[in-house]
Amino acid sequence: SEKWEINSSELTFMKELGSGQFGVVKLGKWRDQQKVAIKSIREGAMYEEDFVEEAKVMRLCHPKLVQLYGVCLKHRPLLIVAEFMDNGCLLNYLRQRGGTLKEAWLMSMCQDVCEGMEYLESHSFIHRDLAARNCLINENNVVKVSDFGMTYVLDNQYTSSSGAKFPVKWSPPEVLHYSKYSNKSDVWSFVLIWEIFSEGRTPFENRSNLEVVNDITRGIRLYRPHRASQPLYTIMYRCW
Ligand SMILES: COc1cc2c(cc1NS(C)(=O)=O)=CC1=C(NCc3c(C)cccc3C)N=NC=21
Repeated sequence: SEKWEINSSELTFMKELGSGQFGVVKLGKWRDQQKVAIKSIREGAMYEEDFVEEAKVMRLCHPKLVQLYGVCLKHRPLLIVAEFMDNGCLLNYLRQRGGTLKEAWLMSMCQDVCEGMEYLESHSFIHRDLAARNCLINENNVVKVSDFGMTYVLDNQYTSSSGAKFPVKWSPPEVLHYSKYSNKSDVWSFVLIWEIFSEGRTPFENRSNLEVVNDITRGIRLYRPHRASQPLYTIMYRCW
């Protein structure tokens, strides 16, 4: 069997962690001792063959990327087994701890994301959906980039830039207008740094996606987050 294939009999499910665009994520044990996160892919939510065939995302390995361990192919729904991150999704973490996080912690989270993204770029991998909701944080408060398999999503509500679930507020003009993805469009998504220093606020909070497309196209940009220094704001501004 493939190196990435996991036998589902080696997995035990413990509790549900949450559900996202692909399906449900559960906490489990692998061979009874290793804690893992197990994502069950809803039927028809993903080009399963392509995902399995392109399991090259599995070969990506870096301390600031959530490590994928393997897939269970023998049954449906498809199961993806990956590293368990004790403190869950970064967005929830920021919102729950707003105001209590020291600037040094916020900065170290940004550095973690930058290291993960630098590794993806060095392997010519484009994330396409970098955002605080797609980063996870472990018990040592290390942030890791996750869900970098986005390209396999079938739901065109996510993939078409006019879809209700498209990440407009994290997308550059060339993606909004021509779907031109690149490592540079991933840099634009360092809107994530704005999210971190806004402690989990939504970018362009009181603007609709359509209004943001017009604002961005006309050169309007996010304001300086209250906890960001002027030099840091200059850096995040240059990403846009
Ligand atoms: C502790 O709480 C959590 C922990 C995790 C979590 C959600 C929560 N809770 S919540 C909803 O934020 O409140 C999602 C994962 C996860 N995903 C790994 C994975 C990726 C990145 C790609 C494909 C397949 C898989 C399994 N690893 N650990 C957790």
